Amino acid sequence: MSLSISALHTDKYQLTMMYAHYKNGTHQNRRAFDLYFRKLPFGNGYVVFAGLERVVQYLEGLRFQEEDIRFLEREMAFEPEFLDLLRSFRFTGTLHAMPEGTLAFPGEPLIRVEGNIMELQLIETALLNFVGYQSLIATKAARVRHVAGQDTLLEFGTRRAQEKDAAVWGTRAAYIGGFDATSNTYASQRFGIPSSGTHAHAWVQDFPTELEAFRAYAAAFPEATTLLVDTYDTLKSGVPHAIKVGLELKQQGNKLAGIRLDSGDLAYLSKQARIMLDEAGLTDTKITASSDLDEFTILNLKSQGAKIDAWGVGTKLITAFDQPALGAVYKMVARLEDGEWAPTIKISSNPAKITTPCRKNVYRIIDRKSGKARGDLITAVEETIDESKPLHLFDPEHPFRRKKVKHYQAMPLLQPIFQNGKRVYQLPPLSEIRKHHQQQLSLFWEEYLRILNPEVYPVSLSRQLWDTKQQLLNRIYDSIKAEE
Ligand SMILES: Nc1ncnc2c1ncn2[C@@H]1O[C@H](COP(=O)(O)OP(=O)(O)OP(=O)(O)O)[C@@H](O)[C@H]1O
Ligand SMILES: O=P(O)(O)OC[C@H]1O[C@H](OP(=O)(O)OP(=O)(O)O)[C@H](O)[C@@H]1O
Ligand SMILES: O=C(O)c1cccnc1
Repeated sequence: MSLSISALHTDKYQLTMMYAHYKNGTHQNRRAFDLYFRKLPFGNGYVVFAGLERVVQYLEGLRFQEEDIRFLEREMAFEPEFLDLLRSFRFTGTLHAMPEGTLAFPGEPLIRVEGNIMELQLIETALLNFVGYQSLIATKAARVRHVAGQDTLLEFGTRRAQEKDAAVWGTRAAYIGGFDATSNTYASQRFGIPSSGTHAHAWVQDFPTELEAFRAYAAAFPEATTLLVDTYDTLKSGVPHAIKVGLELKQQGNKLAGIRLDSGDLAYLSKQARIMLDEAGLTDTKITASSDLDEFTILNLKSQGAKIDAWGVGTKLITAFDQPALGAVYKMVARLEDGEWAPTIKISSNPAKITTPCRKNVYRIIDRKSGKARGDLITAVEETIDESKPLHLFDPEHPFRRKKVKHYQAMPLLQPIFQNGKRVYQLPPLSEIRKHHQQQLSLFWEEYLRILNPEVYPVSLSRQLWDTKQQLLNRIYDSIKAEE
């Protein structure tokens, strides 16, 4: 199973900047970047961070192959010395990231990376590509999990996904966000996600009668039969035939595991099917539903009293149907000048787009009594938090909104992943990542977790960061004015 990802999986302008830095003699300059998002997707209250495993795999295997070098020579006419530099290229940076499954909020660095400007430019596109997509799907999955309660959630999206990688890594992200199983067999093999499969309408259409189709399927899988009952008429044909086969299985000492509804009024049909199954004594037979489902239809179906035990969710999950991009960004925040990190800023007419300078840490401030998060605090890396002293949190967009927090624990969210190019982080098994995600959810009051109009979770800047940002802004405005 090849895990390497092409070094050319980047935007051309990264390569042009790398070359221009080389020509300028600045390619070894040390810089720091933050990867973060500005706006929450789906109207959700948080994002579930995902994509780190892919990032690690990418950075560890990052090499320019000879064919890449020849392509760049042809395509961009890079000079031979630069091509030699690419031949020996390795990721040598230092990278911190939130563990996958962590809940994250706008403006917080999900990843902080330091290294030479050449490597930092090269990796930008791929990091945004992996983290943006996977975090989006993990977040969508968490929304579906939120409304599904304890019901089983099956990921059915591969056929509708934006090509293969999206299906495979999207499935993994959905599992992190709370799905139980996937129909994608490769994702199951590769990541150890439980697999799940019923059958399609084509199976039924391939037999002279529905009953024969059901019998043949049950004969092939006597211990795990789930029958799709809507090919012809769900209540008049599908469910009665499934019951017949279910009773035959029972006589053989097996049981009908389930039926699947894939069209029609899922609330009505599931209630009727439940009554029919129960009356036949098939009380253990589960009902799965699929058909363009998402968190809203599932919530609505549950409110109608639908008797559905398992939900198959495809298109709307794997394509992040209602918001197909997270809009994550990767911005330079500091430059190493004469051995000292100097903050740097990007100004925008839109205040929300003004970057926050400095290399940063993120802390989740947990109330010691309730065990719940009071807010997050972003600090400069050199700052320390003395938990014996009260903490002043304030809203950076509305600094008059402030609060003093006592009796708290400051939980650092960014973990070291690479130190000077060497991985120092053991990638946790997926089961641990799922558990971590559940623990993260338990830190938050329900008000922040609901899927509709959640409370805005407070994210504060430290006084030092705030002051640095204001000073930089003032300095730049003054210098522009002086030039006018
Ligand atoms: N009781 C219900 N309340 C709200 N939405 C429902 C209910 N039952 C089904 N739905 C949803 O309504 C939509 C119906 O989709 P559509 O009009 O394509 O019909 P369908 O019954 O799936 O038929 P087909 O698959 O044969 O085209 C789906 O998104 C489904 O999840
Ligand atoms: O609806 P989704 O959430 O995307 O879930 C996946 C769908 O894929 C299958 O349908 P199929 O490809 O047979 O087409 P269909 O839409 O006509 O049922 C399955 O029966 C689901 O309906
Ligand atoms: O197993 C199923 O029922 C399934 C798998 C993929 C898509 N739709 C349904």
